[in-house]
Amino acid sequence: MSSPELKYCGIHSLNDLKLTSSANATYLGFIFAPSRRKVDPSEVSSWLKDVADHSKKLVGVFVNPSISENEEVLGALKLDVIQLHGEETVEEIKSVREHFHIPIWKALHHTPKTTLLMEKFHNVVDGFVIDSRVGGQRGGTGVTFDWSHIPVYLKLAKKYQKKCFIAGGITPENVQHLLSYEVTGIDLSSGIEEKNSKSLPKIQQLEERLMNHVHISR
Ligand SMILES: O=C(O)c1ccccc1NCC(=O)[C@H](O)[C@H](O)COP(=O)(O)O
Repeated sequence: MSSPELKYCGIHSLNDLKLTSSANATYLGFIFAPSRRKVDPSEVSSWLKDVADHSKKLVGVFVNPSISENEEVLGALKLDVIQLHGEETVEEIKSVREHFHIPIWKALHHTPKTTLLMEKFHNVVDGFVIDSRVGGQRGGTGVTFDWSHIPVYLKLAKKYQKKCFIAGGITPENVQHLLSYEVTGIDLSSGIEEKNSKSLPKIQQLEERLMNHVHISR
């Protein structure tokens, strides 16, 4: 089994960026939507100048953005991926694709309709993030969904040759259980935080568990 791709999301300070830049995630996510983790693109751009390692891929997380909102962020920051975490339509996603020509991931909340939505969006996106929704909170909830549905999501993503990240409430404590589903991507935010900031001990604990799992299963 190969190691899943890793995304650390909700980076919202220079210190968060320093900790996650020197860790093992491929992707770092920034929230440009209402959230306690919301960041300003020009501030992120200035933090990036302060970190030694610029090799991470940057993901911008948006909720129902207008093209001008996307433009404002992409004008200040070179993003590698746009993650759409709201109720964007197929037409809106197509329009974002046509404007920006970078990969688009659609976040879908785990509900009885998620697989139908994967069918609906697969032609216009490059990947899916399957996440939990708690009340009005669209992401960063720290709450897991029922993981017994993961195999169905992975199968569908594989059929359409799309990336598939599992998100929502993943922690160093439960990641080994998650790995038993042979997930292809892991996206987490709250699980590597302490007092609302990214935590080095939690990142280290998570990555040790990921490494041990890959080692054991060879
Ligand atoms: O993280 C947020 O605050 C957020 C707010 C609005 C939309 C999306 C948001 N996060 C998106 C992510 O990709 C998170 O990593 C994902 O929801 C998992 O979060 P967590 O349950 O805290 O690990």
